[in-house]
Amino acid sequence: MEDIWGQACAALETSVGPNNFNHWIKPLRLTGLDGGIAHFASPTRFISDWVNRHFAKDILGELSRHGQPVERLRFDVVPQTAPGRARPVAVPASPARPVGSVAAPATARVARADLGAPLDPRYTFGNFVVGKPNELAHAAARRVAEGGPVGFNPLFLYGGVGLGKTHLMHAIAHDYQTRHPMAQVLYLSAEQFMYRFVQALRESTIMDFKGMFRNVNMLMVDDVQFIAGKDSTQEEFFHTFNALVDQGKQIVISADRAPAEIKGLEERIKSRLSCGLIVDLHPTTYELRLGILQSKTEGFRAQQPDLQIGAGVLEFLAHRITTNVRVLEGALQRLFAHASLLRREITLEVAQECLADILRTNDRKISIDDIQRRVAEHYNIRLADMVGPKRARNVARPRQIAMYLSKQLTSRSLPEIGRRFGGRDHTTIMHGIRKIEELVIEDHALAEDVNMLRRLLEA
Ligand SMILES: Nc1ncnc2c1ncn2[C@@H]1O[C@H](COP(=O)(O)OP(=O)(O)OP(=O)(O)O)[C@@H](O)[C@H]1O
Repeated sequence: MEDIWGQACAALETSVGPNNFNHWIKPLRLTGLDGGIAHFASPTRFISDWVNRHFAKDILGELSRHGQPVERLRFDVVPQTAPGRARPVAVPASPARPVGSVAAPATARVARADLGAPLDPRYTFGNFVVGKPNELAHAAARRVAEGGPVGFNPLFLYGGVGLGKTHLMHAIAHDYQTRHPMAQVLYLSAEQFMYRFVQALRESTIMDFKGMFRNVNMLMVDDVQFIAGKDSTQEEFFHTFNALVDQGKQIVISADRAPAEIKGLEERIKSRLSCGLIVDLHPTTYELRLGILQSKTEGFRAQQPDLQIGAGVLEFLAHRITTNVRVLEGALQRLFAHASLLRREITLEVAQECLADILRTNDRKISIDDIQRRVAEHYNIRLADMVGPKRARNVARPRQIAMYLSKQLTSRSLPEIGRRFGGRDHTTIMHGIRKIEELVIEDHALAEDVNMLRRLLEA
């Protein structure tokens, strides 16, 4: 049976693509083949439902090609053991140790919970839903979590608010820790890094601080944009980064924008960060939002099996709440709390009533089209000039203002903004945004124009 499944898997990886295969089919275990039925153990109901809906034909075809004919698939949900919290990083048992020394194996496992940030056990690869906007980030994260020579160091994940950067980082830590139980993973926010550094300076324990950070197998720093403009912290971060890369240790970084776009970050750090793989998590699509809603609903259902959700409710939410996944998740939580307190089925009407405020806010979302139209009207230029090639200042400057406002008021990435401005390269957009960032400081009239446009758009 193992052979049959192994051969079927090899063919399925090609036919459904490695991403789909890894996410949906690989977690399944073939447990039996009898009477034309293939029995599988699946870690979640969501995975089995998804596989049934999308890949049943492929699986039936491949199993029949490689063994006896199979007509149906049956799934039993057999949850995997949840990964535990990541082991806190090694610290010496005694308050001080000689300069440059490395913790001995016996002391290496001494836990000091206050060094890194705790990992959320819910943030695993198993419940990270993959779609076009995040598939590259997910694949890179998976690869890093496997360990071994990865070929890109650091992995730099960036994207707008609530798109899953932290979730992916925690998932890497859980998975890596499970595969390498003896390894030291340190996950913390850039703010915590600064806090630890300042504390070490204050308490004259800077050599311990250096030793602890240089002693990990994997360092993960979330929201690195926080250290921009903080000179001594950047200096220490730079040296920590170099020391770990020199030792072949993996680094994973996240930020709300690409390294080159982080104002106030030293050039040498930007250049180091750019040496690895930089991956953008794009804003969600309808399909991804629906997948996430289905996955989260599955989780709620596991706790409240009698929860009733009317047809079309999840589709409605995926259509209407497009800001970010955190808002989507919050909406779903509120809906379920409401339903369970009032013991009501969640119908479309209930959803509309219960989420009226969230839906209203989301509807006020500003689009790049709105921005281009408003700016073109204000400066009395043609809308076509927003996407056209004209370089004259009376056209180029308003276009740059529109680029700047698009970055500020929407969650679009630079490449996406570039596409909406006549297919311009993201570096051109970045240049335009920088120009306006400089001008709003020196040129009061322009700053007032920009502020007024922003207020009009947000009204
Ligand atoms: N693809 C996904 N599948 C499942 N859940 C997701 C996905 N993307 C985001 N989420 C969920 O959305 C919430 C917000 O995600 P997360 O905190 O990782 O975002 P973030 O990009 O780090 O945001 P911020 O920039 O605000 O720190 C989390 O609860 C996370 O589990």
